[in-house]
Amino acid sequence: MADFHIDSKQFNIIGDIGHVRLEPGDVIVVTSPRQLPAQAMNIIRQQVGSIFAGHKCVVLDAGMKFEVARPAGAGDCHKLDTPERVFFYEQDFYVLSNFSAFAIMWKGLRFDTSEAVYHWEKFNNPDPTPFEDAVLDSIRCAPSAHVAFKIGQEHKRLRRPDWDDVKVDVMREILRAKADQHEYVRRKLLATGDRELIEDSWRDDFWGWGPNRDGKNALGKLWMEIRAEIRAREVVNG
Ligand SMILES: Nc1nc(O)c(N)c(N[C@@H]2O[C@H](COP(=O)(O)O)[C@@H](O)[C@H]2O)n1
Repeated sequence: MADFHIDSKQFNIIGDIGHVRLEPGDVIVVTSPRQLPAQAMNIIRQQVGSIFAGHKCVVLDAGMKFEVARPAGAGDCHKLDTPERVFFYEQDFYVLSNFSAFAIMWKGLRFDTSEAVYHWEKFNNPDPTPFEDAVLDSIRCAPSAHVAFKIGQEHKRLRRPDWDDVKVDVMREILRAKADQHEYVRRKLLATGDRELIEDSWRDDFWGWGPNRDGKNALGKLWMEIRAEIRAREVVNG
């Protein structure tokens, strides 16, 4: 283990970090807010490498982050991504994500995901213009949850004006529909027992717990509400 004291003048990207303790094999990950030319990345790598002698440095280019990645040890393999490896596989409770592929019948229409329903509702008004109609259709027929999300973001200015006041209630109804229409979703939800449910989003501090893990976690709270409702129903129905 080695301690490094950092003089903010020495390297201005990490000016807010004064002291870092590193284990052998730790890798320094520097993330810049925008795309950097290869030459700039090399300079950063060299500078950071000279500050943290003996530790590899990887430079990425989205968001602003400084972190230490520790290689996973034996028996410790299901961990966060490392600079060398990105792990992809749905985790056990992926069903609770709005991006998971559980189709929903909603107001007589079929949607591939709860995400698409949610964004569709943003623009669902009693008297849509032809353009709004086209936006609604493109969200309903979006080839992925991600595309539905993007369309929702791109047309933000056309959202129903009271959207922020109603979005939690709308989401609650959508999640109820998802649980009602999919036995597997209900089973997985009940399998969470009494554990806290958290949308592990590192960027959304309203629906998820956000970058500092202190966000509202509105999606997790709604799922906990629905879990309690399903349990109460089961008690009544035996
Ligand atoms: N799994 C997943 N991947 C993403 O990229 C996401 N953004 C989310 N979060 C969902 O995004 C929706 C947020 O929409 P608004 O910001 O309210 O327009 C919401 O459905 C989150 O659960 N999830």
